[in-house]
Amino acid sequence: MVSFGQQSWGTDVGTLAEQLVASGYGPIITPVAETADRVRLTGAAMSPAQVEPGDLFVAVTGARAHGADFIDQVLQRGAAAVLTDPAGVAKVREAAGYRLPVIEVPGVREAAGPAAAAIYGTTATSDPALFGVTGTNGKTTTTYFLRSLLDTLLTGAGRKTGLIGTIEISVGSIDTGYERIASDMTTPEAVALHKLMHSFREKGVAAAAMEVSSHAISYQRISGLYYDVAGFTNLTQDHLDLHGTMEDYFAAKAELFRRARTRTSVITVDDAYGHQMAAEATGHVVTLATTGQPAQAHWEVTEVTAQGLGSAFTLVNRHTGEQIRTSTALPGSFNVSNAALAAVMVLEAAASTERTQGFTRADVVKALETAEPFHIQVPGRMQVIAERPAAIVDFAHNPDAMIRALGAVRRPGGGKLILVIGAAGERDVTKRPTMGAIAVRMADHVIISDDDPHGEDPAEIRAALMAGAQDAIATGGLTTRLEEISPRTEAIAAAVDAAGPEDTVLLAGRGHEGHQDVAGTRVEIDDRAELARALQARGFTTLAQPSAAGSTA
Ligand SMILES: CC(=O)N[C@H]1[C@@H](OP(=O)(O)OP(=O)(O)OC[C@H]2O[C@@H](n3ccc(=O)[nH]c3=O)[C@H](O)[C@@H]2O)O[C@H](CO)[C@@H](O)[C@@H]1O[C@H](C)C(=O)N[C@@H](C)C(=O)N[C@H](CCC(=O)O)C(=O)O
Ligand SMILES: Nc1ncnc2c1ncn2[C@@H]1O[C@H](COP(=O)(O)OP(=O)(O)OP(=O)(O)O)[C@@H](O)[C@H]1O
Repeated sequence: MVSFGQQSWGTDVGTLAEQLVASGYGPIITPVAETADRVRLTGAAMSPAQVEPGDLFVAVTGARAHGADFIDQVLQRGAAAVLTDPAGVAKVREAAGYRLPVIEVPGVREAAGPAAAAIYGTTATSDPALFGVTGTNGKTTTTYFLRSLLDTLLTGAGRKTGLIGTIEISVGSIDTGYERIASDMTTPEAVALHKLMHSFREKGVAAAAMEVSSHAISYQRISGLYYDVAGFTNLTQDHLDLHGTMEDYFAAKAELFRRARTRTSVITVDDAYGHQMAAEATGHVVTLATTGQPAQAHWEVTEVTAQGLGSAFTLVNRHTGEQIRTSTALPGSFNVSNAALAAVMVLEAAASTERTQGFTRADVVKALETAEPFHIQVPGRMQVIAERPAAIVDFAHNPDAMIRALGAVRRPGGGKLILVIGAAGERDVTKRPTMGAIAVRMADHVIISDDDPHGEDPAEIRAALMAGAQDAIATGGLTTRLEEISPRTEAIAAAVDAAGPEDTVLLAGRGHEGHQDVAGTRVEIDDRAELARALQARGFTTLAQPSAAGSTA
């Protein structure tokens, strides 16, 4: 991470170019008149459609286009200067001559974050304090838990919290409520993130929880940001379409846990990748074990007991002997892991001597023990729609999450477990047969249907899941009932038709999403609403749902 020191909002082209040279992002060329150096930059944008007057337009090249292809639009919108690579410089000069200053760098994505940080005034100590979470599963849930705990601690002080992730970007407090915008990425582009940090500062946000996807790390979206605390949940198969191998996927995640990027790393060491991550992380590293097995970790979860649909548990600090009893209302042992990670991240932040967080460690312990910060709904994550039958919507869309989610909803001595599952198109294809096999091994009745097919033929995606399922039935001698039903609304109706009051219906994979992308066409469907409708149509009682964000896709 490069820190340019504390500074106010905005800079000029010359100062920015010098800062980029000093930080090793050169060579930098601004081949226009000397006055170009004094051109004022008051913002930045990577998306041409989001350029505002006075902005630095950051033109990256990608699989679909080069940002500089859109220079006419960018000029019309009032861009003051461009940061781009040699190919971009040629395009800008061809279309716009020397009408605006151009800063040339070899790697635009690398320089984009630090450039935006300089313009918007993001430094290692500027507000908000940042809590980043990465891992294959649990990012969204853990960031909601973090936000809830931070809110409990900060609201009395009149400060706000921020949240950035798959479901929403939001700002607010328990007292004032939340201002929300739908999110179209788990982790936005670097330039958008620095703009967001600036807007958070202006709104009085003291701390923010954000999801950090492996795509974001690979595409340099977090460059120029500095995390007070970063947390690691787990690493299991997903996203091999981008990363190729698990080793590359691991290496991408590991970039977050470097001294230059993160002050304190809290690593869940429940699996081998967690141990490897803790061994490779630099800076202050804190480990957390949540399986209940002795693990030589700094913090360990013990005494997990059922509490309603969720769990109570004790966090033990193996060095000091300190014990903190807290709980989560969300079902599944994995939500104990998510809650424990959020708790330890905030406990460690409060212990930091480098930034005063506005709360003490004693405040955090009190909040954990008395304020129930993890008794919140997370949209589409183990969201209970009805109790008889148990009807649950979850976002599990990879092998490990499916195993965890199916394990969590299986009630000992309960009725049958009916599952609706699909897989997204144009994403990791290798996980499809595995997901089909897990489905028939763990549920009693499996309905294979559609997720977001994107540009792929949905029938082919279903066929890959069916092949894995049929193979597992044949080789395992299983008696699982297997059906293929499309569209998804019919699959949901069939699942509810097959359910009695003692049974469980789990809709997996789509969680909070509000529409399917079918070859570019938007098909409105929200699993939670669809499931409630199907249950009510058959005379079952559904639970009142909290009004929350989370109908996006
Ligand atoms: C694989 C990936 O992450 N690709 C991202 C990357 O694409 P890219 O480098 O190929 O760039 P590009 O799309 O050719 O665009 C280049 C430039 O032209 C501009 N452009 C491009 C096309 C156009 O029609 N109009 C336009 O203005 C773009 O704004 C950009 O400035 O940069 C683009 C511009 O920001 C992103 O839109 C694009 O995200 C794609 C759409 C995407 O779907 N990303 C997903 C996979 C992703 O990042 N997901 C993770 C979460 C994953 C998970 O955990 O499930 C996330 O953090 O959201
Ligand atoms: N700690 C965990 N370990 C394993 N599975 C989990 C964990 N937490 C949640 N899950 C499962 O993974 C699903 C996705 O959870 P969540 O949205 O919190 O994770 P995420 O990392 O944000 O996922 P994505 O990157 O796909 O948006 C949940 O619906 C649940 O089935």
